[in-house]
Amino acid sequence: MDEMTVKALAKINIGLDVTGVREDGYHLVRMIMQTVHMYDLVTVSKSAEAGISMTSNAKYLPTNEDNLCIKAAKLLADEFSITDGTQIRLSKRIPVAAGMAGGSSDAAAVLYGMNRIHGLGLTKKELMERGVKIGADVPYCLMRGTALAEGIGEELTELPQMMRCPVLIAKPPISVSTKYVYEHLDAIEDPVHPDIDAMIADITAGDLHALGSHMGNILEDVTIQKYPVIAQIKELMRQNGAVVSMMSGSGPTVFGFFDDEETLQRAKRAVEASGLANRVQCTTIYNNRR
Ligand SMILES: C[C@](O)(CO)[C@H](O)COP(=O)(O)OP(=O)(O)OC[C@H]1O[C@@H](n2ccc(N)nc2=O)[C@H](O)[C@@H]1O
Ligand SMILES: Nc1ncnc2c1ncn2[C@@H]1O[C@H](COP(=O)(O)OP(=O)(O)OP(=O)(O)O)[C@@H](O)[C@H]1O
Repeated sequence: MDEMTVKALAKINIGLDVTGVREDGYHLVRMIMQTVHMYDLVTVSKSAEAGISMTSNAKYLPTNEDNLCIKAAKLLADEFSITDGTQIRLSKRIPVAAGMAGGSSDAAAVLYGMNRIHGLGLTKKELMERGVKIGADVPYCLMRGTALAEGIGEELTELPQMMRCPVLIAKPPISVSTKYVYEHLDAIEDPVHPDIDAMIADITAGDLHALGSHMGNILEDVTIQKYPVIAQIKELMRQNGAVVSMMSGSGPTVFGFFDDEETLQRAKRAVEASGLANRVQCTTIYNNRR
């Protein structure tokens, strides 16, 4: 096989707690991760010409070593002294710097695709060990589905599949730096810790409303302090029938879970009409693992 196209799926954090800080400044987390059916397409091909190169439909993204796709390819090419060339084509659809792990998922897709086309024979676990060197969310992007993430996000435990429900995604027209958000969390007094164990019990019981009542993201207050529009979008979704609405990751994307498609569509129209978000999209929970 000389070429492979891989779906790089986006994630949302349905629960995010921080329990400590490592000596290197990285935060220890307890998060519940969930894949949603929104994806970039990453095509990885082998070429006779040595070296790594990429093209992308997103003109605003770098195509040099600052792109996580190139970082991922280089990591494997160096370690395994790959002499064939690697070409990457990225078709970007996940909002960038949005809290949906778009870049991390692209990197995961490159690791997965290169392992196949160059016949490296690495297991999923071995790919994950390399993935964390690129970003804390990369190992999870290799795994997918419903998972508990601990450590800095790389210690993963599979959870029972989250119930399928309609999901609304809305991103305000701002970019948020993950580093900024984690750093500023340290200055918040008595942050509210979500009950991750209660959430796991709700997922196991398949009770969406109970899950909604326990969901929380400790990073929300930091990002909302800087960008109050996030709180406005959350509120608008709630007023329009969302079971729960929350910020994903370090933000600024807000997602809402709904009981039915009709309510979801009503909320979508309300968010669009408000002009608070530049990307408003319906999606679903995606549970297939790699
Ligand atoms: C916010 C989340 O997306 C939630 O899933 C992740 O925790 C962040 O994952 P990520 O973007 O893959 O993170 P990285 O690219 O490894 O790190 C970006 C920056 O976030 C901070 N960071 C990240 C992960 C973590 N557990 N603690 C941190 O403090 C670090 O300052 C780091 O410089
Ligand atoms: N392939 C890529 N796709 C998106 N962003 C990339 C990529 N490669 C590098 N980047 C850079 O990484 C930064 C973060 O992008 P990304 O979309 O992964 O953020 P995010 O959704 O906030 O991720 P997370 O949820 O993991 O914090 C952007 O500023 C972007 O310039």
